[in-house]
Amino acid sequence: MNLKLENISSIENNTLQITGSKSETNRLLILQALYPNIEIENVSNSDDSKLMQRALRSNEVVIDIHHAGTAMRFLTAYFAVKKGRETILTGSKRMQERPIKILVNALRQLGCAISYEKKEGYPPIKILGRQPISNQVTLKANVSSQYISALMLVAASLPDGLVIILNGKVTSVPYINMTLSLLKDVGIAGTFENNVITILSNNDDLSQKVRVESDWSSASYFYSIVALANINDSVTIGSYKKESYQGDSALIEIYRDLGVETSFDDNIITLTKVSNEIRLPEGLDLSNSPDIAQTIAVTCFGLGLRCYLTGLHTLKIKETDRLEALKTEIEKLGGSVTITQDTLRLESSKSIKADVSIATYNDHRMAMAFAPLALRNSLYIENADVVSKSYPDFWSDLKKLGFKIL
Ligand SMILES: O=C(O)C1=C[C@@H](OP(=O)(O)O)[C@@H](O)[C@H](O)C1
Ligand SMILES: C=C(OP(=O)(O)O)C(=O)O
Repeated sequence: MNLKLENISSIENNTLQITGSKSETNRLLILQALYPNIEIENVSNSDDSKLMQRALRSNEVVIDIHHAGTAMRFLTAYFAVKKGRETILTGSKRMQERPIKILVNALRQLGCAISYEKKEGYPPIKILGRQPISNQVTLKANVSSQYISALMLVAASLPDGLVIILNGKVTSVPYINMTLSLLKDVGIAGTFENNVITILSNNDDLSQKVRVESDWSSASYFYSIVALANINDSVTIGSYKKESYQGDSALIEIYRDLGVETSFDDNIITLTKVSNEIRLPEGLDLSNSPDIAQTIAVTCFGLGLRCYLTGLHTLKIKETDRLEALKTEIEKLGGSVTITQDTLRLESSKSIKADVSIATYNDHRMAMAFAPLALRNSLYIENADVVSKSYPDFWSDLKKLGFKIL
């Protein structure tokens, strides 16, 4: 499905209910599989969460988790410690290019039996579930925090809990803290101090009810829309918490510099365009919130603002190489972008070409990040249904704001 977004000059103020965080949901689904009396409210309707639910219900040997990174990593740890279960975990073509060796090696240290079905270091993998023989593991922490969260999620179900020692600079730290916070919410004790995570074993019949906060990464597209809208334009979205577990709530501070003010009314937030005096800090470090890098780069492009984003080393191994994809698509629109392994520099530009067709590379965030540019010029979004990976209602929500989508 290719969509045309007509140029619009303003938005209609409206209130939207955003689906639950896919990161929180996919953690809680693993915990619920281990402790069946846990209750989850506001479950994400994302494909990635549906795939996770389906995988956890499945009795098949082969489980295909398509593009869902968290499902791939969390289920690897889950099935590895499930005694007697044989599983082959596979995924999309891109998933077969996303590395998993660090997690597999960590699980092997615990005595788990995992082998590669095709390329060493990548899915598909064959897992023979076993009870671990050790309660301590060491792994590299600078490639993906998902490997670490995966181990943390199964840790309390092991007879002696787990001590996880992290090597090197830890990336995407808020996601590790999110895992720890959710473990605590369901009644599991743990600490994360000086690169050592300790999770205590827990065999109780945990039965807490946990409410998933709405997805902050999905909120980023509304921050971008409001930043590109007119003074006093606003969008109201729910349900969000002032003290979020999601690192992407850094949007509040980042977009304040781009003229957007956030106000809380209980758990509903209103984003309002308050200023045209805009400037991002030089060298904005996004290593704690990699998923909003595309949104911010495209907002700056739409505002004609230069920006220099750093800490982007994980972007190359996500749904696509997001650095290459951003450069290619922004340059099609007339922008100028320089990338390295972990940075992106965008030059300021005065105009945006009309009717450019944006390729999305099977990456939901490419589609959603470029859509707000309809406030500057008409454009096409290719394979627009990719948004369902995290936010199936994205296009219908945009229509509620007055976007003209054909
Ligand atoms: O744990 C999670 O829920 C996630 C962690 C991040 O990945 P990395 O730790 O690989 O950067 C993030 O990009 C991803 O969308 C979700
Ligand atoms: C990187 C992402 O997801 P995952 O790694 O879980 O596929 C994302 O949602 O932007």
